[in-house]
Amino acid sequence: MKSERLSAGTFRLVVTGGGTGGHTYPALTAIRALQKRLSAEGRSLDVLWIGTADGLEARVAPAEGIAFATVATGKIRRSSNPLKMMSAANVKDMARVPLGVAQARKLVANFQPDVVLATGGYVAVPAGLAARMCRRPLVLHEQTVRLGLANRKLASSATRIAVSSESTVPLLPEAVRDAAVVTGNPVRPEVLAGHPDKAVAALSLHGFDRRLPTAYVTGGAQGSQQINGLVRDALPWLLERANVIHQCGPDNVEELQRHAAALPAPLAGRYYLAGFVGPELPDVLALADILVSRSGAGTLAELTALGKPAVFVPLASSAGNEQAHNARHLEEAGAAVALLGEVTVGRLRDAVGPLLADPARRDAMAERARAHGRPDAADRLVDVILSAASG
Ligand SMILES: CC(=O)N[C@H]1[C@@H](OP(=O)(O)OP(=O)(O)OC[C@H]2O[C@@H](n3ccc(=O)[nH]c3=O)[C@H](O)[C@@H]2O)O[C@H](CO)[C@@H](O)[C@@H]1O
Repeated sequence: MKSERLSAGTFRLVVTGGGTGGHTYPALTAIRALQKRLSAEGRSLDVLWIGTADGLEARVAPAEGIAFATVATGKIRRSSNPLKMMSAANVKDMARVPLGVAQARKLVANFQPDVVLATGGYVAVPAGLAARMCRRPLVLHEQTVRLGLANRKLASSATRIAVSSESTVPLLPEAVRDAAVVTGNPVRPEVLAGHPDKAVAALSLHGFDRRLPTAYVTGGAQGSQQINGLVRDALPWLLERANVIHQCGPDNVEELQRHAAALPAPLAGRYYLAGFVGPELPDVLALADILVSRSGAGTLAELTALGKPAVFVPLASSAGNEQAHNARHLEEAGAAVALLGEVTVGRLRDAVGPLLADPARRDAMAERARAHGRPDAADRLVDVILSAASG
């Protein structure tokens, strides 16, 4: 009797998803919000995260004390050319999919979750299929307007499909539309609670001129070669007008550092280069007066929740061109500037210059960005997870 009560009090969740920050952080945020909800009800949460060994989740989950397991995955490289789709690398990777499914099935069967939550990335496919095989409720979360590849594969097996935007619902296949619930894209609560002075202290930004605005340049979790090149070429000009925190991707630091070494002393002090911004991210965002950024769904959710003006350089090759769509959507609302098509350093300057020069202009754009934020997304996703378990 006692053990029966205990198991009724423990919610068992398998989470799968990752690769990039865009898939990893919504999963982490959902786990924490579910834990908080259950704990308020006197219940506890047992989580197993199924991810890849080389994705961001392999660092994030263990650091948060979350049990983590890996399965074999096949990364399918997209191409409009059918011959390229059958490249040796793709064929080899496709062969790994059945192995991954078998491994995931064993993990899910042993763990007996109340729900499997899949947040996208190719690792979500085997674990999502395993949920169906083991007859466990499957909740998908989609961050972008169009379903990503993994979620498209899993949609017909899903109990619920949590989406981040109303505009996704009509784009879903008709057969699965009834399963859709609009939740928004969860943002880590700490991202909303940063402090500018803490960023200055933690990153030793003592050369920053606090009378000038601060620009945070970010290329998403892996950095962006395109944005790095544009900012590098705009640098002397940019640093005369702003302090710059430039997140360039872990593999690009050395090259940019060499370039920065040539900057004259007062300007060099206003430039901070980082491969990846870790725990300081909330404070960096709090310090930032403007973002120059990719328009991945995670970054968008964060800057709209915070209300920050942004100049977007969307990733042209993103699935279904969704980054351009994201950026255009906010630009139409006057909440950002979207640099679509070929971006030159001149276009970047023309977009950034007026915002750096005019605080009132930044404030107006920030206000319009905030109107698109969904600070309650994590709670809504928790509602969906709990209802999938009981339904
Ligand atoms: C190249 C690629 O496949 N991009 C996709 C990926 O975005 P990707 O993961 O690259 O970018 P997102 O903007 O969605 O998310 C990045 C996340 O990482 C965080 N961060 C980033 C840099 C850093 O130094 N520190 C840090 O913490 C950001 O604050 C954010 O939370 O998934 C998104 C959500 O499905 C999609 O919209 C993107 O098109």
